[in-house]
Amino acid sequence: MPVEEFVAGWISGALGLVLGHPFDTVKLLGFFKGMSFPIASIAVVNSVLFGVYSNTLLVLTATSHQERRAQPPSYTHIFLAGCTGGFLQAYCLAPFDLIKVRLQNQTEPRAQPGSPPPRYQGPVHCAASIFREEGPRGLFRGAWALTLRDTPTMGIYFITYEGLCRQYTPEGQNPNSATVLVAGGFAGIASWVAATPLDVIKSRMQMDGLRRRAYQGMLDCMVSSVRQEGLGVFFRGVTINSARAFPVNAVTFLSYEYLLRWWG
Ligand SMILES: CN(C)C(=N)NCCC[C@H](N)C(=O)O
Repeated sequence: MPVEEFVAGWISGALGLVLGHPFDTVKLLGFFKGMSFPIASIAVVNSVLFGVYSNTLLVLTATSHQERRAQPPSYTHIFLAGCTGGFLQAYCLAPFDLIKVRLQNQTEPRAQPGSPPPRYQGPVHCAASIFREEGPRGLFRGAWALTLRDTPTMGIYFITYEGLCRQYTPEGQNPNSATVLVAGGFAGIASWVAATPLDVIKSRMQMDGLRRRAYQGMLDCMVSSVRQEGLGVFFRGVTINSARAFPVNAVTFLSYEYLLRWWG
């Protein structure tokens, strides 16, 4: 199994993350300022996504990454490979994402002198507390919603990227940097717009269980959210997700493509 795509996915995920960090910090208040936890999680998850995507295409089309410009895979194969990558990455992402959401939703902005310490003091403390209080399965709370969010939307992600690259690149050639940047940026936006409704539900499921259980399951969470807040609830955060998605994914694809070209 070729491993370059896993390594390139790791490095490109880390670079994309550096660009996305200001957006994440805005969303994450004071408890999630460091870079080490996001690098350890997002970069590993991106490595699984790109590695599985490319290796699934290898199985489906018997072409390596280098051969795919001359023999482009069909959009059906690209979509299936993207969904496979999305499905597997969702399971690796689930515990990291849960920790991120729990830290992000701690409302105490900064400890005042004399005020009680925050419930979670950092990523490791958060993981250990969830494990202790909610059991090992607690670390996978919301994993179903995450899988439903990521499986089809990663198909959309890679189809958008490939479609735009093919549109603006002469047949058989590699796309130039500007094309990769624009195609990567729009791939990020398209996938996040499609992912936002389930992203909202996933985050609510992940917060459920912290104090009392509010939802009986994913469907119940969707129905009560729409009843209480209207259909607009499914688009909460879509603007900031898209604003973050363009630069993050432009840089992710640019570094991924160029690393693989350098390695031959
Ligand atoms: C949930 N969706 C839609 C995605 N994860 N889309 C792909 C973008 C991945 C990139 N690391 C990012 O965080 O934007």
